Amino acid sequence: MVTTHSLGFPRIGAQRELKKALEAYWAGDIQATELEQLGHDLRQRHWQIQQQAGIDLIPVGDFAWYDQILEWTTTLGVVPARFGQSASLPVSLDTLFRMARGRAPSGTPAAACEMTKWFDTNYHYIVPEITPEQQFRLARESLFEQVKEAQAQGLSVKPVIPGPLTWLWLSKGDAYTEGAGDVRKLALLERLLPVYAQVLERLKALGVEWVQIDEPVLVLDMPDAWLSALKQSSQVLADSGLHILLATYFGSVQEHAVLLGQLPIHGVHIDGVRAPQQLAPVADALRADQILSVGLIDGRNVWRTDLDAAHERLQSLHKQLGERLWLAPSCSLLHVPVDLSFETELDAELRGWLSFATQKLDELRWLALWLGGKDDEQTRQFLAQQRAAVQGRRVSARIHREEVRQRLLEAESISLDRPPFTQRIASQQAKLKLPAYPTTTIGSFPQTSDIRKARRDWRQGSLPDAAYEKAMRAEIEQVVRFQEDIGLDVLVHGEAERNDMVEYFGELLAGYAFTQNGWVQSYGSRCVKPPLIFGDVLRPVAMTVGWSAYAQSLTAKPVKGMLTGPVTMLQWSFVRDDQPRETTCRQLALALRDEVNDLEAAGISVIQIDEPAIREGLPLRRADWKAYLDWAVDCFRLSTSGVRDDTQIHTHMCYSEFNDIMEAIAAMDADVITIETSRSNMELLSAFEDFHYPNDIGPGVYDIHSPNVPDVEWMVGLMRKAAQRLPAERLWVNPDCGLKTRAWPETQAALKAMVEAAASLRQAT
Ligand SMILES: CN1c2c(nc(N)[nH]c2=O)NC[C@@H]1CNc1ccc(C(=O)N[C@@H](CCC(=O)N[C@@H](CCC(=O)N[C@@H](CCC(=O)O)C(=O)O)C(=O)O)C(=O)O)cc1
Ligand SMILES: N[C@@H](CCS)C(=O)O
Ligand SMILES: [Zn+2]
Repeated sequence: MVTTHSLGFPRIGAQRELKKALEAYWAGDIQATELEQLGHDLRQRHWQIQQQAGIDLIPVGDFAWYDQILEWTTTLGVVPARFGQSASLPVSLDTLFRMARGRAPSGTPAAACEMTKWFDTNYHYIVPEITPEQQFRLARESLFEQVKEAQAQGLSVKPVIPGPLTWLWLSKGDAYTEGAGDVRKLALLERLLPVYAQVLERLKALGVEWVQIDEPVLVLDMPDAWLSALKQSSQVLADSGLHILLATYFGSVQEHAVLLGQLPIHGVHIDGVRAPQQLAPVADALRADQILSVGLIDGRNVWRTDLDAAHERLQSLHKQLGERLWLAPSCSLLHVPVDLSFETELDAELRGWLSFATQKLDELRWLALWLGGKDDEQTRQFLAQQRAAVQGRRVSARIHREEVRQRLLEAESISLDRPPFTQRIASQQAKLKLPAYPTTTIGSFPQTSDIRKARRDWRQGSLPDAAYEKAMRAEIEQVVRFQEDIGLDVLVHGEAERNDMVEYFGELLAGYAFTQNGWVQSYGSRCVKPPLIFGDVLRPVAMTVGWSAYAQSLTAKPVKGMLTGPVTMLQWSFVRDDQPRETTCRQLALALRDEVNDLEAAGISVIQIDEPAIREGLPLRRADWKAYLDWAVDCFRLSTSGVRDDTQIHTHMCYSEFNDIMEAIAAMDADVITIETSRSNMELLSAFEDFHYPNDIGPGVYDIHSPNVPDVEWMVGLMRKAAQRLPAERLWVNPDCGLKTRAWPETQAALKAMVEAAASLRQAT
């Protein structure tokens, strides 16, 4: 027999039940008890799905009201002083929500904690804030309550906890100026580890046997001091007497194989999809009393697993390890949709190529049974079906397009260079005549329920095309008039017609498919439905020209055309795994290049190509950065290099630390970059300053994730800070990101205040 387990299951619900309940609670429409009940029901349902799939050890602790790191941060009692948390009381759900969003139904609003990307995924976690004096205490009981809940359902539970090194690595504090790996953070371990010990003791008392300690930081470039700390923390964890499974994912831990075999832990999980080369060396290095859990079912993508290939890879390991070999998905299933059975509109062929969280657990079970020697009719039937689907995809005529291949070849001779920035900005300024500190927004305006309802009715066929178009045009007109009224300089059309900045384009491009219900949590209650790139990408029709040209026809001010860049399209889609990501990205870049050129021809003189995911796509190991950045930058330039000098190219980035990729950002050579900086108090600008970034920059002056309206003086102060770091004549004034998640009242107030801030800055110069 081969033991199976899962590292985590999506918590949002197949129909986004958690999202809906959270938003209803925040809006005051339901009480906390109703929300708690929904959470309870969802957990039960998800455990049941896993149990029915035959998974041996069911994860508990992967549920989170907002984010799993925030759950753990509050469990450790780490609450920044501004939230007024008493050192002796438990941390309440509303305090957790205030940390995440700045406000909750009860408690005083305060600045939300920073949010950033979870490794190289499109999931965002809430950054723990720590100080050198940080105290830790067990401040929430939810993990233990959930273990009891699961046990009451008769399940074999395996609690899942962020490891001490990962939690510390991801945390931030003013004192830790050296970034994530700042070794001074390790001094906190002495106070942190006793709380881990306390948690494990409580779990042991509940009869738990195995605990999964997530240490994905081990796949990063880990300094030695942190590896020594791993020895220290493993000892404390093992002293609990529980079986510790150290879980790693998203990369390789091969270089730590010997160390892993020396630690007093009882097992290691490794990602066999991202880093199959590590299987043998890690297996060889483990002791005879350690298990090896291998993830060969991809937790980051939606294609059906080639079980023949997986089985072949595992056979020798199984011979070597016997029952010490466990199987699991490669990482938590948080990053894939819940259940393919809701996809009733996908054509049968395409649907047959896919596997969502629920189906992945089935794959896991059959793989384990097959490996364990089961050879009955049912197993054979499942494997035959699986084989046919995988093979069918491989040979399908829908994947390759000769015209795309040809175009890629021709694209090799396209120049990626534009004339120098100084020359371009002069011609742009002559045309646009913008004031100092020009104001703009990042693109989207509030996606009201009226807009979403209109789109739903249109999709369901109850709203005709013409009526939908009319409704969207009315929305665009309102957005344009509002921006003119308050005196913004470069306007946008507001992106009302977009369900999402990636999915919208995916729906219009050939080679893409999209789901009805393939929701994946992005942060908190916010979800995305990543489209699927299954074949060569081609742009059959213009995607945005009609909307942008209409907006421009309403005003004499410049309206920015708004596109999602090739790297972000790639990063936020489920991508084909039968060709290099780079090739798919070049196909996307060519489609976008056509759109950029068409926008220019339609009279749009400012075009923004958003690349918020360029940093997220950075490989986790430094050694792999250059190759990625080279093609990522090339793709951006391929999209943009076809325009005239006086057409101004903007780009936008958010949720990222930029220090690491300044050279690449500069090489993208956008005329203007707007970036998220306000939550970090302009800290992120230091990278641009140190690099002497030459082109225009709009550092975001207010956080769009919070409904709190920013103060004029505060924004002026932020811009003054920016002007100390960068030449004032290069600066723009804009929010951190798009406004789609905001409501109109706060949007109006915030943008008016922002325009006022710009006016005050201009007066002072
Ligand atoms: C900028 N960000 C994005 C990321 N990834 C993306 N793929 N897209 C992004 O924009 N990653 C980084 C950040 C993360 N930020 C966000 C911000 C906001 C959202 C978000 O608001 N998501 C929406 C879903 C968006 C969507 O697809 N909307 C559809 C369907 C809407 C819907 O639920 N319709 C209802 C009817 C509604 C009604 O009647 O009121 C229905 O069909 O039942 C649409 O607009 O058509 C969310 O709600 O979570 C995500 C990431
Ligand atoms: N243009 C997009 C960028 C989000 S990162 C928006 O405004 O929503
Ligand atoms: Zn953004």
